Amino acid sequence: MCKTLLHPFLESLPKCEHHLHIEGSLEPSLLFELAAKNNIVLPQDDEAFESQDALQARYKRFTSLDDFLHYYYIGMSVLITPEDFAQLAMEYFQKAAKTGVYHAEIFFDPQAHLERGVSYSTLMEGFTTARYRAQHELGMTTLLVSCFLRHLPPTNSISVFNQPDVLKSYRAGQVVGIGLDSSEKDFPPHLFKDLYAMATTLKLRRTAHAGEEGPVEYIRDALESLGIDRIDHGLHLADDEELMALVAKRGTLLTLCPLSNVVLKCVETLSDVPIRKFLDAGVKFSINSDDPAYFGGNYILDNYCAVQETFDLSIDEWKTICRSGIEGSWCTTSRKAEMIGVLDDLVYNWRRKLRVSA
Ligand SMILES: Nc1ncnc2[nH]cnc12
Ligand SMILES: [Zn+2]
Repeated sequence: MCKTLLHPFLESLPKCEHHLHIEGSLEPSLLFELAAKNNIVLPQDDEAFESQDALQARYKRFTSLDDFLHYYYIGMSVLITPEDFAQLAMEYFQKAAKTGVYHAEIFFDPQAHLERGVSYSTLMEGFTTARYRAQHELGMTTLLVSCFLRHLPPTNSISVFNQPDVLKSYRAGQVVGIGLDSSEKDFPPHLFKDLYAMATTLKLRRTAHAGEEGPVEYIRDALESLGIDRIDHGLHLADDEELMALVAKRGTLLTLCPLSNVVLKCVETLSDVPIRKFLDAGVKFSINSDDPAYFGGNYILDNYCAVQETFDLSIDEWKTICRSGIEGSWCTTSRKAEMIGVLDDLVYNWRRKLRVSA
């Protein structure tokens, strides 16, 4: 089958995005615009910040997760007011809606903002405005997931988790769950066991980055120590057949980010992402964009298309992927049913179309 033939189908699929760091959707144009507006001086000893083109060129040469994170944390320093956070999130929601995202669960990094003096209420105010607009202007449902930074001491994550305004955002349902991100190597999941135990007590959803740059043992550790409902990346799960079978049996969703893995040199080429292995083993996964503004402006549909070009999947395999994403989402049952209805109709029509043209 012609690989590009399915691109309009991929575009129409009712997609759920589960792995998108909202700070990673800060395009260089907005970064420079907000730096000027907020009088933020970008590093003068790094020529990457001399122009948008220079910055974009630097983004093409990431050598590792940590090399990328260096730019990611500098980039977010331009976000100061609630309006900045609202603009950032709204620009992402608009791009996502255009490429068929029906539902987005977005990560944000509260510690990275609190550390530089931006209050939690500033973030919440901005995100709430954008989420309201996404629902009313784009018909898109959205949820917030608060990620904790594993390169900071676990005690810091616990004190932020317990701040009264943070607890209030959980109780009010503004934030539905927690995640764990940033540098992975040397920061095994069990260091955050106490944080996740508190999240469990509050009945929050739990996910964690594991097996992106770190070994498959970190995936086992995250499952055993943190009681996670989802695994972010989970690229290295394919290194352990037994654990892979267990994850498939449990139905735990991996949130894969194929183009991110290539850009951050976690794999050499897209064909090294174990998409085929996961499908054959019955491991559920969704496909996501991670930090699209840092990865060549490749958003979710670009990831779907790149996967199709590399793996030549069938309509039924895409149905499986899309359905796993819908079922693994943290939205309401009725929203899931709506998306499954759209998916079933789309697949029915495309099967007929391909049969007629065969
Ligand atoms: N890909 C990634 N891995 C870990 N932490 C991150 N923070 C933003 N993007 C990330
Ligand atoms: Zn990520």
